[in-house]
Amino acid sequence: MNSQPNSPPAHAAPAVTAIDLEAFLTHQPGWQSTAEGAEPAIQKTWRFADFRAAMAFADQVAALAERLNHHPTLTVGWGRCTVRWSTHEAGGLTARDFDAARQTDLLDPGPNALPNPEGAGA
Ligand SMILES: C[C@H](O)[C@H](O)[C@H]1CNC2=NC(N)=NC(=O)C2=N1
Repeated sequence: MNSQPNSPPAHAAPAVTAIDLEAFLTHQPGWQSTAEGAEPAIQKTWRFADFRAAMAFADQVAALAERLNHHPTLTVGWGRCTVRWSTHEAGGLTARDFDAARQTDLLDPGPNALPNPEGAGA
């Protein structure tokens, strides 16, 4: 008899509480809570001088995602890149998303990044 509970899948992470989410949003500027479809997510938009600068940042986020084996939804438009994190296998937010968001904030958006005129996270 296997007394050991099945080990969680590699991608498993604890779901977060509403308190965790509030704390994250309070301490990590620019992020917003959203629902990607029915899946709760966190997102932040970076602004850039043009499309290529937005794409270059998206490519940095893609490299981060590969390192983490945790992948965002990226929406790239002229002069903007929105990064949205949620954990598909959990159907919502886990600690992996908060960690990935913190690591996204550490990326250098480059010389063509612009301040976000709509303030945090729009
Ligand atoms: C097999 C692989 O580890 C899984 O598909 C990973 C890949 N990247 C992922 N990214 C995100 N955001 N959620 C996941 O559940 C997830 N699962």
